Amino acid sequence: AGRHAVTLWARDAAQAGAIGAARENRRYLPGIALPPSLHVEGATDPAALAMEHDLVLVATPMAGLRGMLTQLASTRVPVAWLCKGFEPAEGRPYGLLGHEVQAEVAPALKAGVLTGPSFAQEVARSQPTALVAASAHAEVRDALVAAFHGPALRVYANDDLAGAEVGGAVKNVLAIACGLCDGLSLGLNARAALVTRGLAEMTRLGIALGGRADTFMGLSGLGDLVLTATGDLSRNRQVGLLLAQGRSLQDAVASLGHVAEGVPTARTVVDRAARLGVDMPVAAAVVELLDGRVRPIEAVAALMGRDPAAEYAASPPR
Ligand SMILES: NC(=O)c1ccc[n+]([C@@H]2O[C@H](COP(=O)([O-])OP(=O)(O)OC[C@H]3O[C@@H](n4cnc5c(N)ncnc54)[C@H](O)[C@@H]3O)[C@@H](O)[C@H]2O)c1
Ligand SMILES: O=P(O)(O)OC[C@H](O)CO
Repeated sequence: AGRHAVTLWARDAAQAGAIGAARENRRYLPGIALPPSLHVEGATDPAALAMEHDLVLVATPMAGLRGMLTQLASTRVPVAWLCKGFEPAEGRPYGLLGHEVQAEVAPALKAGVLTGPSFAQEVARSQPTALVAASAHAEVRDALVAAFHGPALRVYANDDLAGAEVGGAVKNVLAIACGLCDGLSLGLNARAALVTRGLAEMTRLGIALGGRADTFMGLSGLGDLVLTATGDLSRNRQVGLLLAQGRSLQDAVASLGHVAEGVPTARTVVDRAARLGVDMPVAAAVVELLDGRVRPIEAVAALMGRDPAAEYAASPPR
């Protein structure tokens, strides 16, 4: 906001008024003073507001993306979302990634995602961070880089939107697994194995959904997986740590006070992987745990008890 004229729009006008008056989002980002130049708005129609700006970011959870993109469907400037996950299925055959939601409700938008390893608190404190601007449209990638690239934020462009989105979705599921692993004191070897085999699962699903293998080795894949699986600021990792303490899923999620996208996304990941014939044993174990069908120690035994396998299903290129 120091470099651009920025409006923060909130769906709840009273909440927008409170944030604007306090110059702080006390509920969701306490302790961070909003830049004086940031204008906070709640009353205006977001589609009308979008017409006054060069770029629109949607910063809702996945559950809110469809509604926002529907409202923004006729926007002519680039639109990017920040959410990571699959949309809850809610009556549809299966949950969708952001670009699949957009194709349904706002196909004319020039859109993409801004994603990668980035805890909000650290970004807000201008601590060094690197992100990916992923879109099929060069115009969107360029707009995101021009708006956000700066001394504390490196923004890399990638035209693989599907791959970047799968990375952001699956890493949240794997972070729950790593939280459980650490909460049960299974050891550093176990965590490294989960991260690495989890990356293999993410890559298999991502390629099946149209992503490119190299994207999963980048910031939106491996980068965000390492951050979220090992960083205690992660809400998804916290869910795993709380489950390891014997807390119920409902209790764990409620105590966060923030969204943990990996919880609803885990089921969709396993469902879509099954439809595509993709093997995802770690993600499947997370769903079994979240549904209370197995205890953590049984999930570990099941994963360790699988038959020996080649590290790669097919030999990697030499
Ligand atoms: N917090 C982070 O560090 C971070 C970093 C990168 C990406 N993300 C992603 O951004 C998305 C939002 O995360 P967050 O950290 O802001 O979550 P949060 O739980 O801290 O805040 C969620 C916000 O969305 C609003 N909201 C809830 N449901 C909504 C709906 N249906 N429609 C519109 N708004 C709704 C809430 O009122 C609240 O303001 C998630 O997909 C998350 O994975 C978060
Ligand atoms: O707190 P989490 O687990 O939602 O992770 C936040 C960001 O996605 C990390 O990049």
